[in-house]
Amino acid sequence: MSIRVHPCFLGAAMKLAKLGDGPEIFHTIQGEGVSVGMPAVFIRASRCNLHCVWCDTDHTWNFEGTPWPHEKDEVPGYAKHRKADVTFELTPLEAAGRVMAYNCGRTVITGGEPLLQENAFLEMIGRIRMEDPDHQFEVETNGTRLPSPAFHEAVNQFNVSPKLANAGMAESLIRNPAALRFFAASPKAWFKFVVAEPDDMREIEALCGSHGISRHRVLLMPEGRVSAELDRSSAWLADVCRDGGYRFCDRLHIRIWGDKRGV
Ligand SMILES: Nc1nc2[nH]cc(C(=O)O)c2c(=O)[nH]1
Ligand code: SF4
Ligand SMILES: [Mg+2]
Repeated sequence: MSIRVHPCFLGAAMKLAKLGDGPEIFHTIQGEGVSVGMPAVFIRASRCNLHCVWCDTDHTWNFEGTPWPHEKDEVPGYAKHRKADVTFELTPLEAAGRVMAYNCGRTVITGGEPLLQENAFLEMIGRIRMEDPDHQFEVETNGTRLPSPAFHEAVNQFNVSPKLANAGMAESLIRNPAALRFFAASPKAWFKFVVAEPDDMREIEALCGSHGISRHRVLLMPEGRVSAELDRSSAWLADVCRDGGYRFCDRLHIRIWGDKRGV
C-alpha cells in the first residue's frame, strides 16, 4: 500500500517521551489487548489531551505549571515534570530509522495520545512501509479523537481505551461520541477498558450500548501497576467476562517486568 503525505507535513518534528538520553522507543512484547504476546517496537508520544488521575505515563503530560491533580501527588518526592526533561523531539524520518533498527515487523504507537500527532506518525509509517511493506502498526488511543481517513487507512489496529469516571475528569472531556461511533464501526478497532471496581461495569455497559460498541470487540482489563494489584481484581473480573461475554485481558508486561519503563 502506498501512503501519500501532504508536502506541508513532511519533516514536522514529533514530540516523543524521553527515556534516558533518547526517545522512548523500545523493543518488547505487546502486553495488552488482542495481540498480547507479539514482539513489537513501542514508540511513545509525548502530550495527551486528557489527564487521568491514575495515569501510569504521566511523564507525557503532567508538566510544571499545569493544574492537573495526580494520585502520585501524595507520594513523597513526586513532582510535576519539566517539559524539556521528559520530551525528545525528532523527525518522522529519524523515528522510522530507530524503529527499523530493531528489525521487528510490528510497531505499537502509544503515548500520551498519539492522535494529537497523527500527521507525523503517518509520515513515519510511510517511511517504514517503503522498506517493509507488510509492517503492522497498532495505535493505542483514548478514543476522544477521530483519526483522519489516511491515518485510519494506514494503521492495522486501533486499541481504543475510553476513560471512565474513575479517571477523575469531566464527562465532556473524556467522551467524544463521534469518535467512539467511528471506532465502533471500524473493523480495525478493539475496545479496552481498565476496570477498577464492579461499579465500573454499569458505566461500560451504558457506554457500549449508546455508541454501538459490540461486546465481542470489548476487552476488560484489571486495574493495577504491579502483579499483586492485578491479582486483587482478576478473579471477579474473570467472572464478569464469563457471564457477560467479554474478553478478559491481563497486563502481561506487568506480570513479567513489574512497574518499569521501557518494557
Ligand atoms: N509491553 C508493553 N505493552 C503495552 N501495551 C500497551 C502499553 C502502553 O503503555 O500503552 C504497553 C507498554 O508500555 N508495554
Ligand atoms: S488518556 Fe492515557 S496517556 Fe492520557 S492521561 Fe489518560 S491514561 Fe494517561
Ligand atoms: Mg504502559
